[in-house]
Amino acid sequence: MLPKVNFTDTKSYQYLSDHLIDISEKHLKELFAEDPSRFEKFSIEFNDILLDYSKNRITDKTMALLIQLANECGLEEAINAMFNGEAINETEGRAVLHTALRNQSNSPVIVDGQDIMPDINDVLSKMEQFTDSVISGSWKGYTGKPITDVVNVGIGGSDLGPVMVTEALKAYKNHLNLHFVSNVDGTHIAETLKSLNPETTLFLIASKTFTTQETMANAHSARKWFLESGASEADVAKHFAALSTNAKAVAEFGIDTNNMFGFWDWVGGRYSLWSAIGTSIALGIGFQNFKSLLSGAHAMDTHFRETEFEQNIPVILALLGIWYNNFFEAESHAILPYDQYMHRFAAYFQQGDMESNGKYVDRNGNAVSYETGPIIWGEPGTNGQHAFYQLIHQGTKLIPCDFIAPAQSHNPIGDHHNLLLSNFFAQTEALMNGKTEEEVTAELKAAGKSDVEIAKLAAFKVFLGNRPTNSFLIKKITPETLGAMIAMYEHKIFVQGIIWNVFSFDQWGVELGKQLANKILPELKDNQLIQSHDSSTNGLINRYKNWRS
Ligand SMILES: O=P(O)(O)OC[C@H]1O[C@H](O)[C@@H](O)[C@@H](O)[C@@H]1O
Repeated sequence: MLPKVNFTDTKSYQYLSDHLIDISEKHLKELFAEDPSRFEKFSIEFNDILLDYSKNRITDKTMALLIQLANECGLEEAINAMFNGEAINETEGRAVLHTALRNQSNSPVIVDGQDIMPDINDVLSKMEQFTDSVISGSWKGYTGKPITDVVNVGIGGSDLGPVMVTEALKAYKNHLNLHFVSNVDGTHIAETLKSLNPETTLFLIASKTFTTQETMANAHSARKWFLESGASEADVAKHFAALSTNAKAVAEFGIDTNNMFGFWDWVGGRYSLWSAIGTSIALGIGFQNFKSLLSGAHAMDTHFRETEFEQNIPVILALLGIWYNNFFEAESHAILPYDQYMHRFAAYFQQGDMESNGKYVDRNGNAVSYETGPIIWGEPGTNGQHAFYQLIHQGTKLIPCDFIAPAQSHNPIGDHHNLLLSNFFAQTEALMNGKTEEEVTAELKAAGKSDVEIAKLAAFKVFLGNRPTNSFLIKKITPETLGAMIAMYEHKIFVQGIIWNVFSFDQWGVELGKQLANKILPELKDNQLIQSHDSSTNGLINRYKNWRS
């Protein structure tokens, strides 16, 4: 069982509220001037990842109070409860053990009195055999040709993780072409199938429940396309595999359960890339690289589990997020990778974070009186700089940002990487320091502007600065470092959920829309006038019926 503390009732919350007044009066520039050791003090190096969190609106006192907050909320107890397999997903009565999937130490993890490691290892070795045979070409399609294209059909957690990782690790990719179909919009599958040859295409139907409407619709369309190409039912086994917890539904769909890679209800969808859902990753970059991804995540798990909070990266990130979310009233958090390969990283953690902590009911079943999960968003630098950074620099909203960049590029072309990294360093410096009116005036003067022009322009060119950022400098984006970064954000989300006293591992909020869509679907079958909803919904449905044919 998790602790159920209302964090606004703690002593540290009160102290932090008082302390906020002192910090609000200080500019980050002043904090740096007052303490020359800020970088040494507020940075942590872990396995080729350097986190610099010194450009945050914090002092030693802030960090001490935030850590006190974590202690008062029972964080240590909660971490142990998760790793020990307690049913901390209380509303679904399940343990939360994605950490066991990457438990490279192989030490026993007990659920309901049973060690789950042997089952995990069995699936991993089945995945290894399968992916090796597809990659080597010994797995043949129904006309005897090796597989050239793999289509992962899945949505949400059964799509976003594999997409993000295979993009982030594209430098490690083999000859197999990977495709991802998620949207129920027929365009997605239609456009994907256009370039494919059924004789050399393998479909992975990825769905934890194997009931998700979008995935089932796409899977049926894929099978129809396959059979219409001249293949027979018996050939399906060579071209369709399932990644799921639901063997019965897999068999009903017509996929040979020998071609099923299983996982368990204690793996949440948005935490499932480490499970059989990662089969497309293992196919695209090879099983050994997939294992390295697991190892990197496992190293971060060990760090999270064993390191004192003062040096614990996920804990520190979570507490900083709470500082801005609940004390500075920041509404969102930007993730900004300076790495083109990581272009889906923010989108991935939109689900990871917003589906986990987008909750207004606390673990006691009461509506909260404080803010919970932030809006997560972001795009890679430097593209974002030319799109939305204006608002981060000069808008009215406080947006804490995570900047992420590799020191070594996989594509060291000319001067590109220095150009990229100069922007990475410059942005956090600019966000912190800003530019004063005096600096602006001096600059305009030097550019030969008249006093009248300067008076007219100066205000628009002032940057207040004092905008907080974290910087992650990663030696290189490898399967290990990427695995560690993903696990790091997962644990950050966990810590925040503990402090906000919400259940981070259920997702009831996605149900209502699904239910209503199922109710509306039969109403779309014919052209009868619909009057069963409100006037807006009726009006829209009726106009659709009128226009569609
Ligand atoms: O893998 P499945 O079962 O198809 O679910 C896909 C997605 O469905 C819902 O949107 C949520 O439950 C997500 O967490 C999940 O990832």
